[in-house]
Formats: sequence, C-alpha cells, structure tokens
Amino acid sequence: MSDTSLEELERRATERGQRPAYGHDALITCDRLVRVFTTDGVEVQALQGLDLLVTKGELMALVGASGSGKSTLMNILAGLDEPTAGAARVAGRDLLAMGAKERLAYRREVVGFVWQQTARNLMPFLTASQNVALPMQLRGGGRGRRARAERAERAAMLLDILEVADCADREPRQMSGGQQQRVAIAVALANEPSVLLADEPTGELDSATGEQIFAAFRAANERLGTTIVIVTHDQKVASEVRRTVAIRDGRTSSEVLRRTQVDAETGQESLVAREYATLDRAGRLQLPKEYTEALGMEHRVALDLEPDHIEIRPDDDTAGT
Ligand SMILES: Nc1ncnc2c1ncn2[C@@H]1O[C@H](COP(=O)(O)OP(=O)(O)OP(=O)(O)O)[C@@H](O)[C@H]1O
Repeated sequence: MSDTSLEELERRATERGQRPAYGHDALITCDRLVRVFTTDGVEVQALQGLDLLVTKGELMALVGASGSGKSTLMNILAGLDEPTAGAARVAGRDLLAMGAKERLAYRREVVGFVWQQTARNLMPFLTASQNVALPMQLRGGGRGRRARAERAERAAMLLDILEVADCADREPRQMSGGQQQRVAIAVALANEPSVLLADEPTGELDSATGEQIFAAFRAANERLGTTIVIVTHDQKVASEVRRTVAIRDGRTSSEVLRRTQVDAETGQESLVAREYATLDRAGRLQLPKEYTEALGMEHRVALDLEPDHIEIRPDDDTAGT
C-alpha cells in the first residue's frame, strides 16, 4: 500500500470522527433500540436493535407483520414503556433518562397519541369541545374566564381543521366512529405536541372512513406542521404517505419513498415510489423475502464490491461446503 493511500485512509478516518452524532438533526432518533419482555422465564425480543430517524415535519407510516414490534416501539416513543437498551430521543428528550415527573410532562406536552380503539381516545361524558379543552386544562391552564375562552377558541380551531366543527357540542355516543377518531386527533393536538403518534387509527373503521381519517392527519401535518407517525396495516393509508418504513423481527428492514414527478413534456404529475433497504448501524441489511426467494438465496450469498454498487448473487461456489 502506498503512503498516499495510507494518508487518504487517515484523512477519511479523521473525517468520520468529525461527523456529527447519529440523528443529531432528527426529531425522533432510535439508535439500536432493544426491548426484551420476560414472561414466566421466557424471553421475547420485541425490538432487536432498531434504528429509526424521523425528521421534523414528516408524515410517515410504520408497517409490519403482526408481532414485528410496532406497538412496542410506539409505546416507547409515547413514554409509556422503557427500552431495555439502546438510545431513544424525541424532540431533544432522552427517553431513557426521564424521571417520573419528566415522563408525565413529556406525555402531556411533547407527544400526542391516537389509539385504535375509538372509545379509548375520548371521555364519554364530555362534548367534543370539552374533550379537546381537557388536556390544556390538565397541563395547568388558568381557571379564569380568559383562559377558558382561549381553550375554547383553540378547541374550535382544531375541530375546524379536522372538519368536525359540527360535532363541537356532541358527546362521543352522538358521533360516528370516524367523527370520534377525528375529534381524538384534535384532543391529541390540543397541547401543540412536537409529535403525534397513532397506532392503527383506522383499524376499527371501514375503508372510506379510514380515508377521511387519513385526510385529517394530512390536514394536521400541513396546517400545523406537526410531525406524525402512523402505525397501520392499511396498505392504502401506507401508500398515501411520502415515507413508509417496514419493521421486521424488531428492526427496520426497508422503506418506500414516494415523490411527485412532473413530466417535462406534458406537465402531468405522477407519484413515483422507490424501495430502499435499511442499512443499520452495525452494517446489517435485511433483504426482502420476495427477492431472496425469487433467486433461491439462503444461508450464504456471493458479494462483490463494484466502483458504484455492491453485487449480491446466489452462492455460486458449487464445490463449496
Ligand atoms: N407486555 C408484553 N409482554 C410480553 N411480550 C410482549 C409484550 N408486549 C409485546 N410482546 C411481544 O413482543 C413482540 C412484539 O409485539 P408488538 O405488540 O410490538 O407487535 P406488533 O407489530 O405491534 O403486532 P400487531 O400488529 O399484532 O399489533 C410479540 O412477540 C409480542 O408477543
């Protein structure tokens, strides 16, 4: 090896050392997140070193088979559960270092959540408007007439953005499931959270209503700039966001990015989707099952480094072990 290449390697190593920390500019950073559950002496590794970065202002979906770890991740991000190892930061808060008091403030002010069970999201004997005002009150809003008027005004503004202004004076039982879920989004947005988390928010609804709920999330994202993470089984919902991240066996495995492309000649807009695999911090890559199965790849694959890409081919060592 010549001196020049040694110098070059040293230069690259120094450059790497000066690089900012992983996820330094992301709103949500999950770094090698691990969550192990132990029940009756049996260990389940729900998260096995999950990496995820979410940028401020994103509206993204998390998808994955049942048991892949989606709800476990959402509960950690919601401040309801703690990871076994790894690091997780949301809006500058270290989720592993929070005390009970900070955790409560985090849940009230930094994150908002919408659950699948419509009934779990709202207080049954309060009107939509009172439901939205409640988190603001609990946060320590004043008791005076002015504070009350301000809360009512924000509640009205949120219900209007989510297109359920007509439900303001109705109790949950007087609303449809879709209306309840849109009011639930307003409740989650009441304290201007940095992040809105939604776990299967359209799970109990038919697909037309599900689309309305999704439109409500998009309105919240566009009009209020809130970062939104939605866990969904609904392929339609997943395909309407710019970024869908798939979780497999407790790790992020692949993601699909969609962008609008304008045809230079006709000026017609079309949505272009591209699939990416996630290269985790340890250099691990999960290849989509359809790809490996199509080429009969298992156990071992042949790797070659090319100037601008890496080639992965089926094991071609016929004399191999
Ligand atoms: N409190 C718990 N105690 C023991 N095991 C748990 C607990 N919570 C989750 N698990 C296990 O961890 C794994 C991941 O579960 P999780 O609920 O995160 O999956 P999911 O992707 O949300 O699934 P689904 O789509 O069915 O909701 C599963 O094997 C599950 O059985």
